[in-house]
Amino acid sequence: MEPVISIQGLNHYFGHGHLRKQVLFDLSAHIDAGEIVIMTGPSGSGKTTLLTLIGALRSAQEGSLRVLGQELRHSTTEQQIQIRRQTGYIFQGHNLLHALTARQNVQMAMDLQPHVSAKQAKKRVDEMLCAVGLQDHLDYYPHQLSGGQKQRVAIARALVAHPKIVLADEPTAALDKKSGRDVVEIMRNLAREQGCTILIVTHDNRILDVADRLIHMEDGRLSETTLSV
Ligand SMILES: Nc1ncnc2c1ncn2[C@@H]1O[C@H](COP(=O)(O)OP(=O)(O)OP(=O)(O)O)[C@@H](O)[C@H]1O
Repeated sequence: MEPVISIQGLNHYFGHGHLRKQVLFDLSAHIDAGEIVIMTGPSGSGKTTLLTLIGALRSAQEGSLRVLGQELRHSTTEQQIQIRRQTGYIFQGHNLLHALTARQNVQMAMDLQPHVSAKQAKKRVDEMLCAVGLQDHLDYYPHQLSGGQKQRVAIARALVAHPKIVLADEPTAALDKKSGRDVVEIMRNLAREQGCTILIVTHDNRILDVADRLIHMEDGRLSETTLSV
């Protein structure tokens, strides 16, 4: 079976002309269906850049990047949208809309799913918020929720449409030890139930043990590391 994410000889550059700077160097990696992979590495090493490339949020420039069987280099906007529809994103700062309740924020991810009826979508939203322990906060606005609760809303939103891939950038940043632990456990359990592939970027050593595999980025280069936690 083809890996869900397959990277071969991937390079990436920012800027143009004499300001052009290479930030990713000849990356190669494969991530299989259902795997939970954690990527570590110092600030500025290129982790977020790689995550946004995999999530079809920026265009691959050189080498090969195949996601869900689709080559993303030279891909069309429509092909990129197809990948985004099958991906759940949990990025720093939650990105929740402040004018919307927890329910409405999660509902937004269902609005992108044309084949699910409104009634079914509503049911899935409530079930997912219950699964992350927010059954008593369905109609709360972000400012009425704690950091950990907001992060749970973001997780519910990322997972509600049953994505094949979840990309999480520092999902536990700014959370205390217990809330951080809780959110990764929730992600892991829901991912196991839904069989999706998870790639988490983190500086948080306390959550490394949820991974099946660790990869390390240093100065734009990837290496595999052994689990020693
Ligand atoms: N839009 C951009 N334009 C120019 N350079 C950029 C851009 N985005 C990132 N970079 C540069 O690319 C390199 C990699 O950045 P990236 O954000 O991927 O690192 P990171 O490992 O995710 O860092 P952090 O852990 O601090 O989030 C850095 O040198 C950064 O300054």
